[in-house]
Amino acid sequence: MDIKTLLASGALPRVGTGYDVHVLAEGRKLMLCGIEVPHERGLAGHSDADVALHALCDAIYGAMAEGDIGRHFPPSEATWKDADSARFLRHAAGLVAEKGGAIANIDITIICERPKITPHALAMRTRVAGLAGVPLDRVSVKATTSERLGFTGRGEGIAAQAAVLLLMPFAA
Ligand SMILES: Nc1ccn([C@@H]2O[C@H](COP(=O)(O)O)[C@@H](O)[C@H]2O)c(=O)n1
Ligand SMILES: C[C@@]1(CO)OP(=O)(O)OP(=O)(O)OC[C@H]1O
Repeated sequence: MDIKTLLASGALPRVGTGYDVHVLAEGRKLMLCGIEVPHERGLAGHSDADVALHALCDAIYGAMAEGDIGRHFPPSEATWKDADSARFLRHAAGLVAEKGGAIANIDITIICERPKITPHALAMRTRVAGLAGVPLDRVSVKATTSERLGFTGRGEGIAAQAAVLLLMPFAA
């Protein structure tokens, strides 16, 4: 349903947050927010390891109290080996729509020293907006370093966090 109709019908705002980490490894593509980012290493995982989309999916599932990405797409299942994480986001956003709700806005933060995210932020926002069915001006992608501290600071991995606001019909 569209946001204006949901607001007029007294929908319940539901917030969700997500966090994920993946290890940087040789010989992997770096997928972030559904696009390939040129870099000398990529993220390792059972799927394509798109840490930003995984954090976003968890935020959406969390807002609906629908568990987490591992409940919907268990890492133990061979089906998800090297899977395109776009599929996971389509599923999470589809569940919101199925329940008669809508995503009001998305805010993603990627935590790494390198690569620089800002040059890719518009392409990432555009991709996430398309996958989640949310207008571009309601999708934010930003980045921060951890001032060279910790695993992200040493370039061992990339972390991402996400927040979403859903507007959902009251269940009862
Ligand atoms: N991987 C990154 C990290 C940061 N940025 C941009 O740099 C700004 C400053 O980062 P600090 O961690 O020093 O606060 C940050 O606000 C981003 O605009 C980036 O593009 N990619
Ligand atoms: C989506 C899954 C599927 O294997 O992707 P992974 O690459 O294993 O990534 P992770 O964020 O560790 O856990 C979520 C998994 O359910």
